[in-house]
Amino acid sequence: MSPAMATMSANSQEYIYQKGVKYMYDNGIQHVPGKYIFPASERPNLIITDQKSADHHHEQLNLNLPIIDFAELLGPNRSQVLESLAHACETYGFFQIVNHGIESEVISNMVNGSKMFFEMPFAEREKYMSADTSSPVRYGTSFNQINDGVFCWRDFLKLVCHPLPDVLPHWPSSPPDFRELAVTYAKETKLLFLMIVEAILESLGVGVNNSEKKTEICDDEIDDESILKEMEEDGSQLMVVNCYPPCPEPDLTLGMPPHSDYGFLTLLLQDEVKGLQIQHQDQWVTIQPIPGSFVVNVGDHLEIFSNGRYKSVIHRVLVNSMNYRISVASLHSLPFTSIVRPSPKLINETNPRRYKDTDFPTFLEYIKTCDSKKKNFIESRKLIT
Ligand SMILES: O=C(O)CCC(=O)C(=O)O
Ligand SMILES: [Fe+2]
Repeated sequence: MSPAMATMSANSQEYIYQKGVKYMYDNGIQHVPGKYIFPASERPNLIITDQKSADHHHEQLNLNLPIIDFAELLGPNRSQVLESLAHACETYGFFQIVNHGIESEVISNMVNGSKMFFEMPFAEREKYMSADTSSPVRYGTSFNQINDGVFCWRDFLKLVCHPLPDVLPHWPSSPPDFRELAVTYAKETKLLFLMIVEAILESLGVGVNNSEKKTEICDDEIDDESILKEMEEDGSQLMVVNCYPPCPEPDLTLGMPPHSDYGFLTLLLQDEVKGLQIQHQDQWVTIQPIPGSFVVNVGDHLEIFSNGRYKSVIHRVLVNSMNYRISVASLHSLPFTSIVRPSPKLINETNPRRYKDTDFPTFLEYIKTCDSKKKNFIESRKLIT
């Protein structure tokens, strides 16, 4: 343990955790501070296989998520791939996408650039700390270090990506090439997102290629054909770089507590270190990383838009004592000013409207008043449970 850590008083402990988990790890912390200890019922179920080395292994139920081959989606087998896509969104709320066309260099640059950002001295990272949740750049620890009762073992860098010309000057200027590589990554994931949405709309039977299924819609109802255009021109995009350093007692805490993602879809890049778990058939299952792929998940907005057909599934992150883990989540949705509601084409006598309208201000109000990010937001929009 470093002398700095050894001489910490109870008060300075409080201060040190505000600097985040990377800082504590760099200073050789040996025990998880009380602030990070989750109530017993919420802790992960880890088996300690070797007490001496305290090598903790996740009690693993590994899940091979449905794999969507993007090249296939664009080829003659599109209709079969669309069926697999629909099945994945209905059953798991998640899938992995391979052959997506984003060059491996763009991906490795983003992962390495993110690692370098978190490797910078705390004083450099601290410049981006902000209590303002709408700031174009925000560095911090846990979710909301002002409100969170229990902290999670995660530091983050949030980058608002829209409108790019306005937000870009606020993004970190070091490491020197960070802005450039993050912009490239943001633009490429946005294009991929739009192509996935097009396929998702088609799989729901409401896309531009489903015009024969068109029904008459009222003026105030969402126009499914324009949703893609709205997302293309003015859609919201937020990138969250998550950093999970090794944790001395991973069985006491979580990298991220159970939550669903706000937004339409999240494209998640995880490195080769396991940690992401999703709730499937009432169990926590670990997603096996596939190098170079994206994990894509249905967010609350798509669950609402699909009138409950596609599921915004709860997920969480486990940490471990050995490996440093980095993930980059790119969260996309409708423009910030849009109202999200079920597609009128997915409402009928046998399948009535299941969700209330929602918008960003309602969500922001909701997160301000709750301690941690839980599934409850989507629950609060339900008309039928
Ligand atoms: O780090 C991960 O694997 C998941 C991150 C996540 O769920 C999020 O950023 O919303
Ligand atoms: Fe998430």
